[in-house]
Amino acid sequence: MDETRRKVMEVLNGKCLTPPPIWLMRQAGRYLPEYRQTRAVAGSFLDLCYTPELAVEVTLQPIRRYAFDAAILFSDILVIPDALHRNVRFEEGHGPRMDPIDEDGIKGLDAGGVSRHLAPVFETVTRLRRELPGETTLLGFCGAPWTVATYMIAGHGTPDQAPARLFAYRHPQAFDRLLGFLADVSADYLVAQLDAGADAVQIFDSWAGVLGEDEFARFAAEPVRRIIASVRARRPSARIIAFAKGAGTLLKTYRQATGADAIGLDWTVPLSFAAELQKDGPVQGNLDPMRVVAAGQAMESGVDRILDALGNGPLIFNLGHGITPDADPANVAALVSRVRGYR
Ligand SMILES: Cc1c2[nH]c(c1CCC(=O)O)Cc1[nH]c(c(CCC(=O)O)c1C)Cc1[nH]c(c(CCC(=O)O)c1C)Cc1[nH]c(c(C)c1CCC(=O)O)C2
Repeated sequence: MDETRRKVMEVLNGKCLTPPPIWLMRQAGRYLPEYRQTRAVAGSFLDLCYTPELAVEVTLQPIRRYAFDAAILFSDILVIPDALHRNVRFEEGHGPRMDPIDEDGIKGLDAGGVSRHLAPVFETVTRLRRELPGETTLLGFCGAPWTVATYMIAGHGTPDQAPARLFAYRHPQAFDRLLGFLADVSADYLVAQLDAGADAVQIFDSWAGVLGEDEFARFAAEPVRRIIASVRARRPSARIIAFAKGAGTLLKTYRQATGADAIGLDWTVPLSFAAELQKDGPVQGNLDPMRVVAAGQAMESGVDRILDALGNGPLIFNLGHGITPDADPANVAALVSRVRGYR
């Protein structure tokens, strides 16, 4: 019965709410002492992702503290390569690592066991929808094929994704096959999350910003279009947020090119440009996460500028990227009350 009052869903349906609903990317994470505590008993990071009881707990932690308008499933974009037997691990202080894939590896990719491997994630979603307050939107997510491919090709994170860019030029057919394969697996994964109880989903293209214009169209926008078309063909009412970090002016045609309902904005997107994008539909963002670390006037003025520029259109308040481990939880409380105090 509270379903009708899920504010993030209302905005995704095009409504303008004052104050806007708020959630934060990476809202479950190391800046919260209770997360660090659960993380310490979980074993590996992937164990945490694949243990429904613990994944539910860490998803709920920021909801208990701040009553955010959306909860985002606790998992990671790299569970897809993990399900594809790429030997994914998260090493303390190193970030993610996996076996780098080559042309033969791409030929041999097999989606056979993926949904069985990811069954604990769907179980987490179902439990979350039962345990969350009725008015809280539950978001599922996946990585965009380009961003997931950058990690699969390099075998780890890099500053500019040079290995994936080089591979794409040298082996265009294998690279196309990889992106198409990831798009199809990701579409199935999102449909399964929606069926398990997610209200809407977000597609994270965190590394879109390293691509030139032509490559952005082919490697970032096109595979995301393919995911969205496939999800919509099966679940016509699905609501989808697409976040292409660093895409700059290439965002101008991104909504139309992908079919996304809402567009995520990183903190470098000028608010005047954001207001233009908002004429075509909902936007989400875009406070610099460092303003939350800095707090005080830096945070307040950043919030006010976003609300003044975008508060009269369909807006989901968020950061321009994930909250960082050095953010003080008290600053997040101040952020939420500043946004909720807006009239
Ligand atoms: C690129 C990317 C990844 N993962 C993700 C992205 C896209 C968004 C973005 O750009 O931030 C997405 C992601 N990762 C995580 C979530 C959980 C939900 C939420 O937002 O609260 C989500 C939505 C948890 C996580 N994923 C990770 C952590 C930290 C690991 C830990 O707690 O030990 C969390 C909470 C690990 C991770 N996972 C990834 C990296 C590069 C790292 C290491 C960097 C780091 O440690 O912050 C890959």
